[in-house]
Amino acid sequence: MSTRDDDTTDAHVSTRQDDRPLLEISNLHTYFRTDSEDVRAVDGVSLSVEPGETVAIVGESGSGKTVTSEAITRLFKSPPGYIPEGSIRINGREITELSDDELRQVRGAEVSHIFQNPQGALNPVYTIGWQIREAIQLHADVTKSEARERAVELLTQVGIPEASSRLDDYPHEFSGGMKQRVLIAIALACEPDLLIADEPTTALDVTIQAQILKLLKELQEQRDMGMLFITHDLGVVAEIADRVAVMYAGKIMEKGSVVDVFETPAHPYTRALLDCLPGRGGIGGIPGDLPDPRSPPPGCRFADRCPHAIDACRTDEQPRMHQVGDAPDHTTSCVHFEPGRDSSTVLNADLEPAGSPSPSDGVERGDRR
Ligand SMILES: Nc1ncnc2c1ncn2[C@@H]1O[C@H](COP(=O)(O)OP(=O)(O)OP(=O)(O)O)[C@@H](O)[C@H]1O
Ligand code: NI
Repeated sequence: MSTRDDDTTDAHVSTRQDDRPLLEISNLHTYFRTDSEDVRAVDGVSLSVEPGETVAIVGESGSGKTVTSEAITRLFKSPPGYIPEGSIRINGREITELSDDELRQVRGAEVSHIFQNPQGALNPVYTIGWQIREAIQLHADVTKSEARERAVELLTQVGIPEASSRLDDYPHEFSGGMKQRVLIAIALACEPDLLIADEPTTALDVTIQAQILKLLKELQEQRDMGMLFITHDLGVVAEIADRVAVMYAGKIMEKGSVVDVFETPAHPYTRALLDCLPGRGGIGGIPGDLPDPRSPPPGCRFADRCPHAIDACRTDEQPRMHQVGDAPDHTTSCVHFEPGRDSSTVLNADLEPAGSPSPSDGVERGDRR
C-alpha cells in the first residue's frame, strides 16, 4: 500500500490510490455454517465500483445480494458466517484480512451502509440530533456545538425542512420517509467514499421512494461518492444505476452498463426478470424456485428454470463470463455465449414486446454517465 504525503493517520485520505477502483471484489465467497452442509450464500462474486459511480446488484429474494454487501464490511454474524475465499479491496487496500477494530474504522470512514427498514435503525430513546452528533463525533474531532452545526447542515442537505428545530425530536416524530432521510444524513456524516444501500426505499410508499432515489442520486453526484445499490427491482436499477450485476443463487449471471443490459439482456435469467416488469406481460414472477444453497446443482444454477437449457448447462461449473456483443464490459455466464455457440438462440427468443424497458424509463433518457 502506498501512502501519500498527507496525514497518514487518516485512513480515509491516505489509502486513496487513484488508479484503483474504489471497491474491487474478486471471487468473493461467503458461507454460513449449519448442522449439515454450509449455506453458500455468495459463491464466487466479482464486481467493482468506481468513485462517483452507482452499481446495482439485482436479483430475486435469496440470491445473495445482502450477504454480498454485508461481506464488504463483514457485517454478517460470524460465526456462522465466514469468507472461505476471495478478496475485497477498498481504495486498493485488502480488507478481508483486517482486524475487527480496523474494520470498524473502515465502516465509519470509508464505507457507510443504509438499510431497508428505517424503523429499526434509529434508537427510539435518543433524539435525532443526538444520534447524528454521535456519528459526526465518532469520526471527527469537533466540539459539541460544531457537531450540532454540522448536523443541521446534513439534515438540510437530505431535505429535512427547518432542520435546526427538528434536532430535539425523537424518531417517532418522523415519518418513514423522513426517518430514511435522517439515516442517510447519519451515513453521510463520515463522508464515506462508498455508500452501500440495501433496498433503501423498499419499505416506503411509491412517491417517497422516488424522492429518496432522487436525493441519493443528487448527494452522490455532489460528493463523487461510489454507491453500491441493492434491489430486487429492475425499475429502480434503470432509475439510479450506471452499471448492474444480476445475481442468482450466489453467482453473478450478467454484468454490464445499465443501457447494455436493458437493451441486450443476455442471460436467460436477466431476460426472465425483465419479463416480470409491469407492462411486459409477465405475471407473478419466474416459475420455479432457487436451488438449495447448501447443495446447488452442477453447471449453471439457473438451468432448472431456464427455457434454453441444454446438456452443456448441467456439467461442471457455472459457465465462465463471456462477452456479449461488442461491449467489452457486458458479460454473461451462459454457455450459449461461449465462442463457437450461437447466442441468437437466446437473444432472438421472445421477450414480451414492450414500449419501454421499465416503468420509470430512466434508461431511455440517455442520462447515464
Ligand atoms: N445468518 C445466516 N445463516 C444461514 N443462511 C443465511 C444467513 N443469512 C443469509 N443466509 C442465506 O443466504 C442466502 C442469501 O441471502 P441474502 O439475504 O443475501 O439474499 P438477498 O438476495 O438479499 O434476498 P432479499 O431480496 O430477500 O433481501 C439465502 O439463502 C439466505 O437464506
Ligand atoms: Ni437482501
